Amino acid sequence: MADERLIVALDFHRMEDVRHLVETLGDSVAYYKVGMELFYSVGGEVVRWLREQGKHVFLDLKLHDIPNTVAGGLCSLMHLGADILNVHASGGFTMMQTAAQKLHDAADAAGIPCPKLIAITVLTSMGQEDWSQLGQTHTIPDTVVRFAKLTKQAGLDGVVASPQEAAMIRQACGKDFLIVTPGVRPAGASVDDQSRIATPAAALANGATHLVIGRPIRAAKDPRGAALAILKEMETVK
Ligand SMILES: O=C(O)c1cc(=O)[nH]c(=O)n1[C@@H]1O[C@H](COP(=O)(O)O)[C@@H](O)[C@H]1O
Repeated sequence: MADERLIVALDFHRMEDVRHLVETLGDSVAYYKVGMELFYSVGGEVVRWLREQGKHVFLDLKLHDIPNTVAGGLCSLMHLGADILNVHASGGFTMMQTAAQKLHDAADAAGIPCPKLIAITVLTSMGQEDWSQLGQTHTIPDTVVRFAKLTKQAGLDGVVASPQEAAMIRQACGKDFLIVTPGVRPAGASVDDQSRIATPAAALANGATHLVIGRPIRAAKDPRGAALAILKEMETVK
């Protein structure tokens, strides 16, 4: 059985590239992330297709708007059948609480399972320089933990954060909270535009429940070999 802690990011804009990668990875990968590049290009069809292949889907559209608009957007997306949806925690407590409540109510009314709802804390591409330019006075880790606690209080299921903050979030938010970490790079891999990174094993050891990995697999000469090597490293941390 595939390790469902690995979520492979499908940052493509063509459905044929998606089909090719999913077929290449085969049974080794059970969870995929559909982000804005793919969704804006092909729409909800890709979520339905992945579900038909028996895959889990994290639909990563990072909603950020006033409470009523975000809640409405999530309720529309709910019908596509993704397992996880997300919003930006910086939209605030009221936005997150309204979104979570309305999503649960809509799922109950439709008689379908409610997708997990998680919140982005501070993007993993954000380094100290970008952060200071925004005029932020607290450190990135302090802000991530503050956002994670607010996310939990608002009734969401977890957060997206960097693997470097996972241990602090686990301590602050308890054992059942989802901690989804992008910014994961095998030792020696290209960092690309990520900033706060860790290896797959370190991310899991820090308390991440899921690792989102894109280019280290998607852009590898042998994507299946790259995924298998990452899965082997992940096996060392149960
Ligand atoms: O929400 C996300 O998935 C996300 C949040 C974040 O803080 N950082 C981040 O990289 N991501 C996504 O995770 C994926 C990481 O891809 P790679 O950098 O190629 O491994 C991309 O699809 C990003 O959109």
